[in-house]
Amino acid sequence: MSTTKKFTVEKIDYIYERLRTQITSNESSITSQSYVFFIIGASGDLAKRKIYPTLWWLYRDGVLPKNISFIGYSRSQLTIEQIFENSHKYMKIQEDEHDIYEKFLKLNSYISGSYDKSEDFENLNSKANKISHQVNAHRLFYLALPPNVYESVSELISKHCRPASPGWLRLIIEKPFGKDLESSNKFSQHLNKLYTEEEIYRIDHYLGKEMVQNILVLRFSNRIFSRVWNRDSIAGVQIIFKEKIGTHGHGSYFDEVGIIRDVIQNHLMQILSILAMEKPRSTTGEDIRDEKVKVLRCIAPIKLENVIVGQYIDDKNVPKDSTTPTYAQIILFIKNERWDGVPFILRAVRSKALNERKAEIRIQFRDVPGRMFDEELSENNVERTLARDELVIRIQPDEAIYLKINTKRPGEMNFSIEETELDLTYNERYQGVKLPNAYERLILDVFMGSKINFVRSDELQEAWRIIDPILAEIEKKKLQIIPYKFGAIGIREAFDAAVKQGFIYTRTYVWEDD
Ligand SMILES: NC(=O)C1=CN([C@@H]2O[C@H](COP(=O)(O)OP(=O)(O)OC[C@H]3O[C@@H](n4cnc5c(N)ncnc54)[C@H](OP(=O)(O)O)[C@@H]3O)[C@@H](O)[C@H]2O)C=CC1
Ligand SMILES: O=C1O[C@H](COP(=O)(O)O)[C@@H](O)[C@H](O)[C@H]1O
Repeated sequence: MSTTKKFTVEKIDYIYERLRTQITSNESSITSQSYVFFIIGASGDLAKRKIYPTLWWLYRDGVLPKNISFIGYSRSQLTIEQIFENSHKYMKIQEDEHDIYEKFLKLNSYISGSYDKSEDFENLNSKANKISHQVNAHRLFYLALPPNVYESVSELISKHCRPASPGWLRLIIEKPFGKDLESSNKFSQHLNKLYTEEEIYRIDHYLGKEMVQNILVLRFSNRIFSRVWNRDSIAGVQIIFKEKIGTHGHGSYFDEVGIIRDVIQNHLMQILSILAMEKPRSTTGEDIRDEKVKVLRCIAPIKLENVIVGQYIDDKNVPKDSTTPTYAQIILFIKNERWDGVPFILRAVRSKALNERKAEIRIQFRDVPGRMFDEELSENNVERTLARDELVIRIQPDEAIYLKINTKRPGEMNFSIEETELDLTYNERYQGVKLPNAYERLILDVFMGSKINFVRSDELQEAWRIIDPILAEIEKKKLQIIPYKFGAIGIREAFDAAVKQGFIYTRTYVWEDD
């Protein structure tokens, strides 16, 4: 036990020491160079729940540059103390962290101003120069804003808030990146007039999650997987997102967006592209993103029969005749040599009505040819076949990788077979190791100028190309929206569609009918 503990403590220090080293070695002048991190939309929900807490943890853990200041900006007349009060409960400050928290607070300030007036951004610029004592401080802008103000804000930042040379500017933009292919392209064109692609960081926080980042390592550093990662061995892939919360009174927002735009077009498509891409030449530069785009380009147009949409709404802000899905299952096919004929099932649901919160990937392998164990499998004259192997990557909650396999039931004299798992559950294997959360990693990536985990405009364009026709059909009411009940385990039609594509649910799975 004590050995595990020692290992754990060293591991934590090791993770943060590595981060510190990576950051400082990336820029030799990091100690003298000033940085300003702007949170635009500082009064909002994302800033309160994610961005301010993340900045605090990064500062506390000593992984941010020394000369840094943080400036919050939004229209509300607030003080920085009020902003911090709102964020306090998400920051999880420990007893012995009060001194360092006070230091962090002193580095923060707040300025209020509009999102569309030049003079307000000129004012922001001059205040930033004063606060950082440098006109050439590196500047990072996090747009934690609703998309209706992205255009004006990005224009005014580029016009009025660029640092003097050699300071650089990096613009972090939150999804949604448009609401369809056309609006997304239009926004990309707008950005391209104002910024170089190098300056733009489109954030998809799923790319910062431990297990999503692990896919690359799992696939390309294990011979055992790389040899079978194809249509010859894999029968089907499921990428599943379930959220056990409703629309939280944001029903009118969600009614415009829906689960396909909110989760499938971005998070699940990103996971799919990493799971299915060819091996990148290296982990540097654009190699990974190049491969992601290539595989997205191979995705065939989705047939309507492969889309199931459902709805569970208990929010008075959503109109009664809404056609916005809170549940969607899309089955798509990748037309290339590796994947032809393999169904990729993307399923997402956001509703209080479901039974659990989960994000996971299930890779189901083909049946073993030849049936030498049939006799052992049949019990009480009930015939059954060997269960398929399945590799499960659980993204959340409780990160884990487990491989479902068949094994001989221990101690039996014959070849009695049972299913079991080779199990790498993180909180058991890596006890007490604190994993940086997605926003911590991604914000650090921006500091380091690493774009691997951000969405490039051509990836975005491809994801919209795939999803857009489905959204159009839903809007034309060509797809039946299936209602589901509180506490349901899913939608039977979606389950049936997956089975029709050859996905086999284990015998332990029993469908609970109404
Ligand atoms: N919240 C979350 O967990 C997540 C959010 N996102 C994305 O991050 C961005 C910000 O999200 P979130 O913080 O929830 O958004 P909010 O609705 O909280 O908006 C942020 C701030 O923008 C200003 N604002 C709100 N509505 C408008 C409007 N119609 N016109 C102009 N300004 C407005 C408000 O500040 P003020 O009035 O003071 O100017 C508000 O505090 C969005 O693009 C969202 O899609 C992405 C993933 C998760
Ligand atoms: O981007 C989004 O993701 C969250 C889910 O994120 P998670 O890290 O908690 O899994 C989702 O609630 C939100 O609707 C969506 O916009």
